[in-house]
Amino acid sequence: METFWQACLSRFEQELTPQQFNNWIKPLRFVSGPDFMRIEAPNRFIVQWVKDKFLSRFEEMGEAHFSRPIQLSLVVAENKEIKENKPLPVKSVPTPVARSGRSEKSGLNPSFTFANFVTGKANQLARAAALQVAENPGTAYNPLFVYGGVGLGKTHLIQAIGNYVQEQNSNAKISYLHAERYVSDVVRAYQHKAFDDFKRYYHSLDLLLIDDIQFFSGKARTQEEFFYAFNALIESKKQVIITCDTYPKQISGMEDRLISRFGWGLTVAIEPPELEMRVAILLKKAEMEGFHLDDDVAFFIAKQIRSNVRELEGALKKVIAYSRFTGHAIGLDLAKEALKDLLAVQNRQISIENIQKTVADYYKIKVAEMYSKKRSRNVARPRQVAMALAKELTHLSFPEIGDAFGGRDHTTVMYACRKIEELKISESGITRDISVLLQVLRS
Ligand SMILES: Nc1ncnc2c1ncn2[C@@H]1O[C@H](COP(=O)(O)OP(=O)(O)OP(=O)(O)O)[C@@H](O)[C@H]1O
Repeated sequence: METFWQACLSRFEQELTPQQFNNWIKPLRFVSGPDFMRIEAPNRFIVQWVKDKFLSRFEEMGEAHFSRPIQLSLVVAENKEIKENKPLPVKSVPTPVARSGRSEKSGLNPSFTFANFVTGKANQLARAAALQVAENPGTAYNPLFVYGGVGLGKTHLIQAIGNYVQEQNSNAKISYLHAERYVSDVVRAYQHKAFDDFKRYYHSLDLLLIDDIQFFSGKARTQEEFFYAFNALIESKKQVIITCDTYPKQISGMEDRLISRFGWGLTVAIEPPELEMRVAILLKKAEMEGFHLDDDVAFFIAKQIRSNVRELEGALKKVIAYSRFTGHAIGLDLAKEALKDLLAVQNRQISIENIQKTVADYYKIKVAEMYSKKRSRNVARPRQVAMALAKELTHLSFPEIGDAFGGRDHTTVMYACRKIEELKISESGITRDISVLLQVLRS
């Protein structure tokens, strides 16, 4: 059963974007008994979404795996712990995917360089620190810890360091890997009783880049091994670079001794890019693709797509593909046409009542509590989330939103929006909640 579930997870991981995978598949838990198999999800949104979009795919995989048709039920989990993305015990960590020639390969993508990393207020500190580290690996800041929201360029920036170091010293032993890959390696070492090889490899690197370290959360054995590797590397002045979706102290399920070590060097944030920077990124990406974008087109796209750079790139790719397909040069009209569907979904009017109901359902509170005067945290935080979503998804002003939430003052709404923006950077749970809610509201 476990192998079936792990096979499903790896298949979905390959087929979906990381965001889709993290939002919809990762929070699921598979439970089976002698005569039943079921998937449990943390809330009914995920149940509904998975039912609509992925259940038949799960069943197909089941049929292929067990060589007979299977039926899976999908239910809301009683136990809320799965919402927290609790780790699996070491023995049931996903079977590692075979990796060829890892020791020779750095895992770096050569196209992630400093030269094509656009700098602005949102990332200038992170970029400056990254460059320092690239020029003085092991001695400038060790470790370098880069954190920020989804798709904001963390991977790009740390790989730029790796590529730079490799260019300066082709003998440098560099390894870039996603945290999940490290977890897989620990499991494999565990299965094959090969911790000596594991240690030999990781402790001998000149530069270790670990992406999305929040995936270590709760995985005790992985954390222990990483602790040894980290100490060995730092002691011998080898560079360690880490990315995370949140500030070290906010990572849940991580040992204190690791959290404190993450802060030994330098911790820098990457913020969401402001409008001008989004425009600059679009111009750069278009140029790299051999296309010219007029400023009005770049501004148009950048004003529509505000969430993250990956989505910005996706929109640009759509425009370029449309231009290739129709044989017309890229102009404002062509961009509007190419992004018609995307924008229709995004701009569809969403009512404040819908937002309140959806958020209340999601956090399992009563809709009436959206308007009530209650200030306990389990009600106040969902209310703030709903206010922030109302500001993002409707054209209502702060006072209008305040009115819709039981006649609250506009400053309360402004505070809520600011608070949620701050939490998005410091609390991965909120980022995930909002990402799920946005997808549900826009679907
Ligand atoms: N400042 C930038 N200049 C140019 N390209 C950028 C910039 N920031 C992000 N990108 C591009 O956006 C895409 C997403 O970036 P990246 O994968 O580095 O994000 P991330 O923060 O690591 O995301 P995740 O949290 O999902 O791992 C990449 O193609 C990257 O090249």
